[in-house]
This record gives sequence, structure tokens and C-alpha cells, in this order.
Amino acid sequence: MHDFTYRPQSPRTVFGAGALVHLEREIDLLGAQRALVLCTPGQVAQAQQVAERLGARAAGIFARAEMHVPIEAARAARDEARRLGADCAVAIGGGSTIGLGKAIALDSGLPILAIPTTYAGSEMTPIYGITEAGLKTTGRDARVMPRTVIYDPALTLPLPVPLSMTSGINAIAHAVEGLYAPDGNPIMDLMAEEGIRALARALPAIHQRADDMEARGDALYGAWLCGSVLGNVSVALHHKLCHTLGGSFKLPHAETHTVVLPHALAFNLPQVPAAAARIARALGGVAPHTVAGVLYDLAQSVGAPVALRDLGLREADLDRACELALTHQYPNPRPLEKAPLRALLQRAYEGQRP
Ligand SMILES: NC(=O)C1=CN([C@@H]2O[C@H](COP(=O)(O)OP(=O)(O)OC[C@H]3O[C@@H](n4cnc5c(N)ncnc54)[C@H](OP(=O)(O)O)[C@@H]3O)[C@@H](O)[C@H]2O)C=CC1
Ligand SMILES: O=C(O)/C=C\C(=O)CC(=O)O
Repeated sequence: MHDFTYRPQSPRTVFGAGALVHLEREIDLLGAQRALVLCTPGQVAQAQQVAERLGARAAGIFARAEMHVPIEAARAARDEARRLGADCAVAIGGGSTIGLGKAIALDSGLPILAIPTTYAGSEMTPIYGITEAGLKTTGRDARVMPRTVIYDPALTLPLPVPLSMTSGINAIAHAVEGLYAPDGNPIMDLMAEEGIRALARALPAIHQRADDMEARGDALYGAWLCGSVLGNVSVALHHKLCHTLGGSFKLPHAETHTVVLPHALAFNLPQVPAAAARIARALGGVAPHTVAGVLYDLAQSVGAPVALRDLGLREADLDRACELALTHQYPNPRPLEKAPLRALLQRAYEGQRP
């Protein structure tokens, strides 16, 4: 029996190969005249392409986005936006660049137009994260949700294959946890299942051929769906573990999601049969009790990491990681207890197949 409350939250979304040509139209629709373009230091060429397209409406480029949005970068970007009189920010890049745009918006309400070039999904969420003195704070605020998102698969062609694989699995993780979220709903379930299906199809194809435009489009379509799920529901143990490992042990974001997902899913699986059935369908009709192992195999088959020890975590850190994951718990279908959680972390550390 369905029982839910749903208030859709979604930016205006423009999707298609070559969709960047619609940038000027979308800036017009925002009523903006001076756009500050944001990017990471390595993506200045793409940012310049955007600035050239905007011509006189480009206020400048701020190329200091970095992972987990250090407060210093957020303050510098806010100052730059103010100094240049920017009336919108165009964030071209992955979750780090879009996160920087969100940090500006949180403070100033500046509208953001996001052009994602990874599959992390931040562009579809009202979730922000800012790191100060080594501590990452996350929150939800409608002000940080991008007003417009342009998805152009052509812009993802240069995304290196290893990052494409882990970023895609980061997106799958949003959908997996959306399927057992206490505030989920039937629309989110459909989007989550279809998002997992699209990414599970696309990643092996991109692994085979990085410039497969069809597969790049499929992966970005999956990222849109999975990001939308993240934007509308709560997340659970899996995301908590990844935020702990990323925030306190500086593990890389997408790779950590990739390693942890099969283990967190195996932990919750007995409690979530309906979610398992949908994931199983999305993965090609496998047996529902095998989905955690199938996701592990997917990661391994596309050359993605499967062990936390290969991401730089020390075995001596596992006890502390377990303690941290038990504090300020996210709602989870299976209650968290120390011994099984510590065992989960050990298996993820060693890279055992669940
Ligand atoms: N708030 C939310 O809802 C969400 C937030 N996040 C946050 O986002 C961050 C992670 O985002 P993620 O997307 O995984 O990674 P990043 O945005 O950090 O991108 C990773 C790297 O990818 C490279 N890159 C990006 N796009 C391209 C491209 N088209 N071609 C070549 N290289 C490219 C960049 O390299 P270079 O450095 O060389 O420029 C960049 O450093 C984390 O801080 C995470 O917490 C993630 C998901 C959701
Ligand atoms: O940490 C943030 O910036 C907010 C959410 C996420 O990173 C989601 C995720 O873990 O992929």
C-alpha cells in the first residue's frame, strides 16, 4: 500500500548532445547579465569556452574549485562574485565546482546555472557541503539548488575513464539508498531503477570506448535520474560511511562510494526486499539476493577499486571510522550496531566480495 508525501524539487533541465548551444538562451531566461564562470584549475579551457560563448555577459572566471569546498575557496569566490558585480554563476565541472557555486548561493542567493561534467549528481540537489578547519558540514537549503542545468554529453568525453567509472557508481549509490529511504515515493522508485539501469549499461560501454557518445549520453541520463533521487530523499548508512571516510580520513569521494556500496547494500539487503527486487531488475534480472555481489563485480569488471586499503585508508583507522559512523547516525533500514558495522568496514577494507 502506498503511503507518501511528495513535493517535487527540480531545476529546469536541458539535455542533449551539443546542448551547450542553449547557454545564452538559458542565461536570458534567468534574466542575468554578468555571469561568473566557476571551474577547477584543470578545466579552465572548458570554462573559457563557456565565457567566450557568453561574450560581454561573462563577468570572469574563478578557477579555484576543489573537493569538499574549503571555506577559504568559498569566501574567495563570494568576494570575487561581489567585486565583479556578478548576477549569476555558471558552474562547469563535477560536484566540487557545483558545490562551490552552492556555497556562493547559500550566502548570497546568486542563481546558479550548472553544467555537470561528471556523474556525481550534485546539480539536482539542494544539498551543500562546506569544509572548515578539517570538518565538513552538509545541509539542505533551497537557495543552493541550481536554477538551470544543462546536460551535454559531449562535455563529458574528456572525463578520464577511471573517474567516469567511479563517478557513475557514486550516482548508482544515490539511487540504491533512495529505494529504501523512509521519505521515498513511487516516482523516486521509478527514477532510481531507471537510473541504475542506464548507468549499469553505460559504464561497461564507456570502459570499452571512452568516446562512445551514445554511452556517455546514457551515463549522463542515469546521473540526472540518480541525482534527482538524491535531491528528493534522505540517504542512509552508505552515504554516512562515505562522508565519514571522506571527511575524516580524506579518502577520494567517488572511489570511496564505489568500494563501500556493495558492503552497505549487503548489510541492509535482508531489510529491504522491495528495493532489492528493483535493483535486481535494473541490473538485468539477476536474483535479488545477489545484487550486492553483482555491483561488486560491475566495479571490478570496469577496473574500479574494490578495497578501502587501496584508497589510502590504514587498517588502524577502522575502529575510529566505525565509532564516527555510529555517531549522528543517518536513518537506516537496519539498526546500526558496533560489531556488524566494524565487520562491514573490515570486509570493505580488504575488498572481499559480499
Ligand atoms: N551536494 C551534493 O548533492 C553532492 C555533492 N558531491 C560533492 O562533489 C564532490 C565530488 O564531485 P565529483 O564530481 O566526484 O568530482 P570533482 O568535481 O572533484 O571532479 C573530479 C575531477 O574530475 C575532473 N574533471 C571533471 N570534469 C572533467 C571533464 N569533463 N574532463 C576532464 N576532467 C574532468 C577534474 O579534474 P581537474 O582537477 O584536473 O580539473 C576534477 O578534479 C565531493 O566534494 C562531494 O561531496 C557529490 C555528489 C552530490
Ligand atoms: O558532501 C556533500 O557535499 C553532500 C552530499 C554528497 O556528497 C553526496 C554523496 O555522498 O555523493
